[in-house]
Amino acid sequence: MSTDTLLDEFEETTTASPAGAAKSNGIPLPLDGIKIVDFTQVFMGPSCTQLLGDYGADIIKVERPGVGDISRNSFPDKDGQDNPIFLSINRNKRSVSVDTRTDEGKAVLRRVMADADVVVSNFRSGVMERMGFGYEELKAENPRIIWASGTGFGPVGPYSHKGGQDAIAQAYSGVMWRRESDDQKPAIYPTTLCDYITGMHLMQGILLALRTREASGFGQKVEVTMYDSMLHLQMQEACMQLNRGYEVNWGAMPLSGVFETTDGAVCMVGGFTPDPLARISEALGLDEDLTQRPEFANLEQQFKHKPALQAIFRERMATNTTEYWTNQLESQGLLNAPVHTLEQALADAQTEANGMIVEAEHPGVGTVKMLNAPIRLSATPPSVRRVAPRLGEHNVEVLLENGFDAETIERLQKLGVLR
Ligand SMILES: CC(C)(COP(=O)(O)OP(=O)(O)OC[C@H]1O[C@@H](n2cnc3c(N)ncnc32)[C@H](O)[C@@H]1OP(=O)(O)O)[C@@H](O)C(=O)NCCC(=O)NCCSC(=O)C(=O)O
Repeated sequence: MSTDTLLDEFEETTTASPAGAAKSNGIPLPLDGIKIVDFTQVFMGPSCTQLLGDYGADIIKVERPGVGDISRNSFPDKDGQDNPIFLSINRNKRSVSVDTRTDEGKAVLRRVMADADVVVSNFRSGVMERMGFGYEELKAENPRIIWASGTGFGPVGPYSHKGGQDAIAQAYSGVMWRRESDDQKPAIYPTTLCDYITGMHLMQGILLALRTREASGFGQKVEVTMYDSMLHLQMQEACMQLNRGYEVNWGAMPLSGVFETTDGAVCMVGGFTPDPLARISEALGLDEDLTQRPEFANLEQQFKHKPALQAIFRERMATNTTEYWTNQLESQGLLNAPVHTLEQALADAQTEANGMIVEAEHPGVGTVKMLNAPIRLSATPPSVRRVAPRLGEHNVEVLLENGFDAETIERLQKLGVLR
């Protein structure tokens, strides 16, 4: 296929803004003009570059020819199209498929990175260095570059060689051990808690380094790990463990809990209201104020007699609906929530009021619904300008922009370096 044909095809299908032209309300987005070469895959790294793209950065996603990001195929969708998870997390990005095992492929990417602001990856420690794209090498050609890496454990220490994954970090860090009571067995927290938090730390590190570079002119290395992110998540518990020799267990608070109702469940938190037990007694329609009983008279006693106390709450909540009990608790100024399924949460009026669901068109798949970025800036809100790119969709466009001529691009395609 000739370069012209490839370019025509690009123009027909893409809705991408050209690099550096991302605007909202006519105002450039916060990261407009920031060029990011993105070696991330699966979820942790891509969640970082998703947000950077939502706020206007030009994200050039580098993928393995013929294979791409492994998450393209982890949930095969209709007609072999990329799945909605991939399409959403990789929105606002351009894809180049370049073989980094070849000298030509390395040379192509080195040129693309020569004037990049940021290069970001989430391979195992040492992979970027083996490719010839370690910080020192890239810095020699581009002293202002910010080199960011998210790994399981970091480049040093006993686990530095190990692959990182969400559940693995939960297990190593103590998060998986965290339970409400000792009779519960440790289990994987069933959403990608660690991927997302680490991805956000990676994004924050990149923004901090961009700010430093603006002030001082120099770039630097940014490293985050899934392990540190999970430790940091437990800041409160760790402080008590380190300084007092025991953990606090927020799940064990005697006036808080999840209670089944006739049609679902209610979460009640007794901690942020004065005289909580008196108010709970009133909300639950009990014929006495439980605070008057010596065994529930203060927090210490409530902890000691938690099973008896919670049995009373449980018994009452089982007699009426979720809506009834949330109204009752609300009327006493107690923090409360119905326990939603995700389906219920997505259909909730609050989700709509916050503008949390957005849509974009995909040429093969049709309308793709996805979550909006959760950081609201009044003048420059985030935007979804396009869904994820096809593998290598922007090979020609990106290489032309970076000074390669059509002849060279065709030669690289024939060699299989660009596929
Ligand atoms: C996820 C991983 C365990 C996957 O391990 P591996 O599949 O063994 O990949 P590695 O990162 O070790 O190495 C990638 C290899 O791909 C090669 N590679 C990469 N890009 C290219 C291109 N463009 N062309 C040719 N070859 C390439 C690269 O040179 C490496 O080869 P060699 O040089 O020959 O080795 C690891 O990447 C990792 O620990 N990443 C950091 C933590 C992380 O992000 N985990 C996933 C979070 S998501 C998650 O938890 C979840 O979804 O669940």
